[in-house]
Amino acid sequence: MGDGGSDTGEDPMLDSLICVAGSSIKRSGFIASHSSDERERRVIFVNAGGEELRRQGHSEIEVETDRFFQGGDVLRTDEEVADGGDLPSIYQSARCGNFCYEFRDLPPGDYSVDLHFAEIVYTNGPRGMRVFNVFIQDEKAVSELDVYSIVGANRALQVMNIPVSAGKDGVVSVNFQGVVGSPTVSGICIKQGAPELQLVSSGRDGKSLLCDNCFAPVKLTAAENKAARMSFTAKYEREIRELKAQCQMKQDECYEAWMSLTAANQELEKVRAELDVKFFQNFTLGQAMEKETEKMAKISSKYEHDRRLWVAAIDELERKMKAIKSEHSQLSFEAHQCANSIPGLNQMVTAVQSLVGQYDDLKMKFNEEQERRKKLYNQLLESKGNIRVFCRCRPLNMEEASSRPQTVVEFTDAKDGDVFEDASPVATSVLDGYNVCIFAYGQTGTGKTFTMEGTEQNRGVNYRTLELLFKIAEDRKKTISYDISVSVLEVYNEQVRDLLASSPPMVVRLEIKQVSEGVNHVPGVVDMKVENVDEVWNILQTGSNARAVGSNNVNGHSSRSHCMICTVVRAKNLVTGECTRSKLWLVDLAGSERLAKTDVQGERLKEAQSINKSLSALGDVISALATKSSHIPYRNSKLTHLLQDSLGGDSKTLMFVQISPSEHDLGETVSSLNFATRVRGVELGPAKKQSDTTEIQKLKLMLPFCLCQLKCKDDTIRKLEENVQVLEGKTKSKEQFSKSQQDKIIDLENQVELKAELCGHLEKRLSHVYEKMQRKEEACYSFQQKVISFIMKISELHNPISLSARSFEG
Ligand SMILES: Nc1ncnc2c1ncn2[C@@H]1O[C@H](COP(=O)(O)OP(=O)(O)OP(=O)(O)O)[C@@H](O)[C@H]1O
Repeated sequence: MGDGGSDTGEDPMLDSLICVAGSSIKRSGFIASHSSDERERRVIFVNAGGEELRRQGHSEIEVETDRFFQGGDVLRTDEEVADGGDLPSIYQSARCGNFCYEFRDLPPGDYSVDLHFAEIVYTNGPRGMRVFNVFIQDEKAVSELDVYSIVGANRALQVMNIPVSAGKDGVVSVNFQGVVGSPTVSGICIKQGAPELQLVSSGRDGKSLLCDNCFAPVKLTAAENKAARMSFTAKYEREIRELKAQCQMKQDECYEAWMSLTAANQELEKVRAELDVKFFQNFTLGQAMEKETEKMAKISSKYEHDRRLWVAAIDELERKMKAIKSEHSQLSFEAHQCANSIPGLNQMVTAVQSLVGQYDDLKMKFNEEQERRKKLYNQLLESKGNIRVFCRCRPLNMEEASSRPQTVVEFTDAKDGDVFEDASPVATSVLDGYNVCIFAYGQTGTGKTFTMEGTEQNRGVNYRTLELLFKIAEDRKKTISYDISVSVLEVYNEQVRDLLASSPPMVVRLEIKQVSEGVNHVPGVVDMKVENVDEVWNILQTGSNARAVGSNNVNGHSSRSHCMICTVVRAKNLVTGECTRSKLWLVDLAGSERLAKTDVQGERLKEAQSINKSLSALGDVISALATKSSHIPYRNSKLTHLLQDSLGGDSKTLMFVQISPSEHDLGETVSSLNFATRVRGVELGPAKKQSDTTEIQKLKLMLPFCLCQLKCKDDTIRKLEENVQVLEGKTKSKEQFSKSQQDKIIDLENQVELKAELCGHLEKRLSHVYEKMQRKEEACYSFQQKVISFIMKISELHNPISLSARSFEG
């Protein structure tokens, strides 16, 4: 919508007289049409800012009071408004400021809106420019309307036939938006039906031109029209050139802006990279600081801990020193007191010392006497022979007795006394440190097991011997301490088995190893320490139950192995400190019998052969001992090998030769007695005490170590004193170190602060750069928009269809 302009110049008139299609401008007041059509079309006419108006003679014009508005102020004047038309008084009031109109309950359909404006400037209106937009149903209908510039002060203006449609809600809204200042409205007229759109028509006579929309007369000659058109074209060409130049300029500006944006981006990248580096440095610094802090904390805590320890140690030492000093002074005081209070103290001390001497003397004599007793006892045994042989004859068994056989054995000095009575002195020699071997030999079924094991009611040599050992050990416990341990072995088919092993004896096969000259040992054998005779009985029972037994036609429960109980006695003389380690072997040999007599085969034959072989080896050893042979064949059987250190040489041996009284067994009895005779003929040398040198050896070995330890302790004490001094020095140096570390941490903290500050600066700088960039981008964008709008404008101007939609006024 343009202004009316003046009639004097061509260009201003031609430039401005362009009406928007569908609406028109009328620079005068309201002239009522007398056609009934116009009356029918009108729906509402509002006197904006004023009262209801009726005019005589124009009853069809009913101008309602101002009641459809929202917001705004009222302007009013009594001055006459020029070109007021039929209703000049509607131009004497106006609504101005920020306001809108809303018409309701209209039947749905097309309408056209007329807006009446009057510039009441001279009288009452606000001064200054007022340019505003008009929106109908929220769509811009009139753009930047400046009423004053079109009609001047105190004159009326109509904007007519603005098309609008009312929907089902029957609402038509009219809004005003001030561009400069605020709008003023004097009246609003709503008419039914869409406005008739008419294109501009030019007069055929070339004298006049009428705008069908705004009805403004345009009077131009053909030449003027042509000149106007040419001028108009020239003007637009000029404008296009200017626009092109502007476009070029904007492009240059855009390019420059783009270049500067790129530079800014590069700078930004640099700053970012720098910031990253700073961040990384900061992070590394932070980590280093954390580490240093951790280290420092550790050092501090260690230092604190050490310091506390040393303070406590020094306190403790001081306390002890004080206590020792006070004890020392107390003792000195007491000593002086004692010395003063007892005049005969020295005599008493001398007497006590002499008593102690006497006691030591007596103790020595007692030991000597004990030794002498042992020697005499031993000599007594030796006088009886270190190999002693006892013959025992069993009674006739029931079978023999029933068949009435003759008893072929007569005993001249026979006595039914206890067998153990004579055997016991030999057995108990083991407690004095002598190796002893007691074995039962004889034909099968002659009572070897009966002699050695016995029964629960009639205990055998094994149990009784050990019972006696514990009794004697108990009697001697004030002077000698004993450790007694028992192992039970059997030699079966020339294999050594452990009868106390938890696994079956068949599984574990033992070997005999030589420990030293003539002393053997069975590695891996169970060696059970026993404290009392009950434990002994349990062990003996366990061994007996595990023993290999079989049946032959002589003995229904014949022992098919040699059962060997080895009792090791470790003694320590508590007075002299002398230690001994001695062995007592209690052996129940397997029965000797002639193979033809026993009539055995297969496994039993093999057993019998093994038994005979080992008994024969025992015989050979006995013979070699009897003839004082230089070589004693102990190793010919497992039995003799095991008994090596307790059979012959410096040991004591006792043999029970078991015989049968039966005539049937005469041959065997003679054979057994011959063997016994051979054994009886063996002369053994004097028995030798078995010293246990293990402890001495150990002590000897330990002596240099102890001396060394003593020396070390002296050195340690000296070193500790030195250490105290060194530690004090260290403590000082640690304090200094800790101080330097603290300084370092403060330095680091300062550095971190500086870095943080630097980071802050950099961030600020970065945000500035961002802002700058944004501004440049916005400028660039607005340049682009402008360029685009220019180009659009140019292209619209060149478009003939678009041109045909324009109208000229003037
Ligand atoms: N002095 C004795 N008084 C009573 N009975 C005895 C005596 N000696 C042995 N007997 C009995 O003789 C039988 C055989 O004895 P034992 O089993 O001890 O003989 P052994 O020599 O060990 O036989 P083997 O060599 O076959 O093992 C047993 O029943 C046992 O009770």
